[in-house]
Amino acid sequence: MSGNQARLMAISNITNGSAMDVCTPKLMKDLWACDVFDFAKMEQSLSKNAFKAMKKTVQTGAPLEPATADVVAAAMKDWAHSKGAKFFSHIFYPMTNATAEKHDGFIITNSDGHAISEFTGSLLIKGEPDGSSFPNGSLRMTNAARGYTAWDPTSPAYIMHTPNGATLMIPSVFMSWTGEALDKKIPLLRSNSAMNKAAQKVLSLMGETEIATLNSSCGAEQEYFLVDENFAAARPDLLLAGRTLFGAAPAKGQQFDDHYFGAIPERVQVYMQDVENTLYRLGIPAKTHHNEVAPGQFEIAPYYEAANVAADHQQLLMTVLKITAKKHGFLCLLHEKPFAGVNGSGKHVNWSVGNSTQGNLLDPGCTPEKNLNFLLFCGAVIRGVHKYGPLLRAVIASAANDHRLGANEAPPAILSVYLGEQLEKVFMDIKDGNLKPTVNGGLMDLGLSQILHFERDPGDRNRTSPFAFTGNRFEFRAVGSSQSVSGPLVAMNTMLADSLDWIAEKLDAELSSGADQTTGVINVLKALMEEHGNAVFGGDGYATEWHEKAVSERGLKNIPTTADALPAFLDESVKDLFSSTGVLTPVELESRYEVYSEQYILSIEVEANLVVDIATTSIYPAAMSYLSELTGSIAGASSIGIELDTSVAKKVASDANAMMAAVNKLSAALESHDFPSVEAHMQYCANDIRSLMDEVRLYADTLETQVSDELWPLPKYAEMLFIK
Ligand SMILES: NC(=O)CC[C@H](N)C(=O)O
Repeated sequence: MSGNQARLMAISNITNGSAMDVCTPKLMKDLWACDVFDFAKMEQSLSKNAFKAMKKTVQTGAPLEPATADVVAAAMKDWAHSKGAKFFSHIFYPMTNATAEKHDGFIITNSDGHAISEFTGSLLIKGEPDGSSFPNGSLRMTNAARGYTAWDPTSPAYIMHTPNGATLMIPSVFMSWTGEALDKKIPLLRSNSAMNKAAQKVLSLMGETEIATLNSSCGAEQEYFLVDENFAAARPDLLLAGRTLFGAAPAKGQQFDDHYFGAIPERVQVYMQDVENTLYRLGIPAKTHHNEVAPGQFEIAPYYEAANVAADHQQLLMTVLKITAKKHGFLCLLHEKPFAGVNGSGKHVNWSVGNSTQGNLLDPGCTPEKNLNFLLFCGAVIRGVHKYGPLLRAVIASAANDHRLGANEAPPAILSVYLGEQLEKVFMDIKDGNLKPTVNGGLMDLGLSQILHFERDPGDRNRTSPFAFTGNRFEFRAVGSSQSVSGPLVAMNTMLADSLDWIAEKLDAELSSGADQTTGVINVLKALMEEHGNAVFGGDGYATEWHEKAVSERGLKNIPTTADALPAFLDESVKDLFSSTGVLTPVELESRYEVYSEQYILSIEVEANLVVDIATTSIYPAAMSYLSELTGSIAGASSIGIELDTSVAKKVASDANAMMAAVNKLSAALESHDFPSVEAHMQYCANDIRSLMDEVRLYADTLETQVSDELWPLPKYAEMLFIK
């Protein structure tokens, strides 16, 4: 089947299809966490002591006795068998944004050759995958392969079903034989405990006597696109790069603002409900779903959970979105910018910290100016964003996210913090040494008796900010849709730990020199705002004036590409931050830099090779077929004395030539391999390779608007975005 036939067949297949049936949903009480080995199931199957020990570990991070692990393993195995599982797997989170799993059977044979089932504490505690076959940033040589996975009891085990069986999945950490973190979970757990340690110091100085372990929480809004798989199969760029490398803008995109929150197409809603049924079984609290801004774009957002569990659940959610899409004949695109010219996809990470004794420490209450704990924690965040802005940019850096940041409703690549009117005033008043009572939002009165009045929020929302306060948490909006939330959470928890340590030191000095608590807190925050208040910005983050002012007057950094962003990992202040808090050793940090740089270079090179391939083998032949049709008609007509317009033929010929000239330049550019440093190689990809890819695309997209629709091989934007 030729390329254009595949495209036309795809349209016919889709228009003749209908939404898939999904089995009748069960009641929530039968569905919720039925595939999770949660506290309720542990309580039923463990001895009282073992259950108490497990609960303590989950809630406070206290170590677990090996004997308890044996008891838990046995109970887990029985439960997994009752769900039909014959296999188990440690699931871990290497430095790839994806998950990794190796499945082992519970089966062993006894001396009589009978199959029996075994699962001991030591099998639960430790697994052994090959450490050198995962990204490791030179921490492991090819011949030094040993790596370990180790059970994380704080994230519940669960069952994954396929039509043919079930597997017990055990969330785990992943480290090298030499003990270095090779994953995204170890630093997240460490960052939580660093934050807890520093927060305890501040809260004790604030006179709190009972302080439970503090934890960070996360609720991540996941945006995604759905494209019919018939189209996707005819787009090698979507299959291999996750985004369209070619595609002329359709006449209609998102300019009518009519897709956002619009009626959800039935086929998509059936898909969403199927996704949610699976998520509920897995104990993932999916809360919201809706159409997003771009046609073909949607969002799912879970309720917040403890950050470590939320991070594991976020990975699982991405997996479920993809697997379920296949079942429904879709390809789910998690790429940050699958289609040029319309909205990209983010994963806005809502983050807060708190505990069971002081509650949510980022909740200001009605009178934030009097809530001293809140002011200190919020101030600590402001300091963190200012001091470690480049690190926050680095942890969300990827080739894919570079296309999104600063374009179509996505936040800019300058890290500032939005507080909302009321809070910004409180912090500015503190800076000016003149703290006044605040006013709340007041009642919303539309003058319509049938519409009940309600309390308005004290501040507006600002979606142009990369880091926005949204009432009782911060929303890190710059995070990309395909990324693991762990990197951003680690950066936020660690910068908070550092700022809280700084606050504790200053506050201690204030109190020791005789200041009362309120004066002490205000003095510390005044100093903090004088040094770090420049990061606070409540205006339009998209405005060019802000981009200029942020750099020239505020001293903030505008970091447009990953090539510019990743070197922040090598910065001395970042190294100090991670080693002083115990989150990452300098060696671990450097290995991360190496891994992420390599991933950036590889993604650009893969895309560039695809550009060369698709332009040469699909687009150029289509242009030539059309040219030959045109020239044939022109010559034929001329032979009977009719002179046809030749402008289209000439334009197609010149664009096809120009495209191939750019393809040749790009191919030659890809031959360069000698670079003095990784940084130089990244800059080469960011500048030379990417601009040549853009040049090829420019001519290819113009050809799409000239060449006969019947001959065009690649499904077009309008088809992929609108036909469902
Ligand atoms: N309205 C919105 O929240 C759009 C967000 C946008 N899709 C992003 O990339 O972050």
